[in-house]
Amino acid sequence: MQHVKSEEGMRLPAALDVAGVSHAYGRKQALSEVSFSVAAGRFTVLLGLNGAGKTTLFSLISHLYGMRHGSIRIFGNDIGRAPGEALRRLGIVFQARTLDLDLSVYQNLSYHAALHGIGRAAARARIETLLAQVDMSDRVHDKARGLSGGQMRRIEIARALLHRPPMLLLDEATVGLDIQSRAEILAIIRKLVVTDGIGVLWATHLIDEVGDSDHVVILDKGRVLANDRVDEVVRSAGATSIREAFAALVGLAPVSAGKGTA
Ligand SMILES: Nc1ncnc2c1ncn2[C@@H]1O[C@H](COP(=O)(O)OP(=O)(O)OP(=O)(O)O)[C@@H](O)[C@H]1O
Repeated sequence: MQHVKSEEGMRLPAALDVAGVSHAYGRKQALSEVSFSVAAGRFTVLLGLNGAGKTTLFSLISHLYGMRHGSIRIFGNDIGRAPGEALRRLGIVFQARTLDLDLSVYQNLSYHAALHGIGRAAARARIETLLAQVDMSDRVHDKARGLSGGQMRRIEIARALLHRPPMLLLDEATVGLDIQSRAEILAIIRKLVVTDGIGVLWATHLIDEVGDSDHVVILDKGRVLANDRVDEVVRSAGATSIREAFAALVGLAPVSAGKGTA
């Protein structure tokens, strides 16, 4: 298990530790010996083209799929051996939309709070705080159906945080959103890392979502090709930008800087 040194020099378990994970669908090998970790309170990007294996990895981390090879720990709790302890510390925003469109924002959140065993009064206070954090306080009584894609995503983020998980997974959270909404969602999550100390794994195929001081894990055809700070990945690929480093590592023709996708 990987550990992260705290400022006091104590060794703390990583927020997420993925070690030697492989997964196949029949003969199709989707993940091969994938290992990396996400430090507590840090923003880590999982960058890969469509089909790289990001969703498969998220399905294993969230225990939707059983694990056959390797191990996954969330704050030291093995997802296979202690799923309750592990999942209690995890919030997840899936790629597909998951709000109940016929319920109000408040109902969507309060029903989910009840699933986590959060009492009514505590849920009300928590929902109020979270809606303020995602800048959606004024839509609390609106039906989910009336929200834009970006607004729905904000509610899904609030819902994922109801039980105060110290680790948050987001799978292509900005997919299908316009450039302004994408930037807003990314800013909300980056702020949460700083203000609430949440460890984040942000899966994307959009290279312009990678920040200069992020940690990046590059996944390609089920294999980890890089796992380091962005400047280190750029340096060791002999590149001048993460875009160039990514293209070199996955064998793409370089793409001009103005394009949004990897
Ligand atoms: N249920 C399945 N049955 C067979 N093959 C699958 C299944 N799900 C995914 N795959 C294959 O496994 C590989 C990894 O897919 P996965 O969806 O995890 O990638 P991804 O990085 O999330 O891509 P995307 O962003 O397009 O969802 C791909 O080659 C995909 O075709």
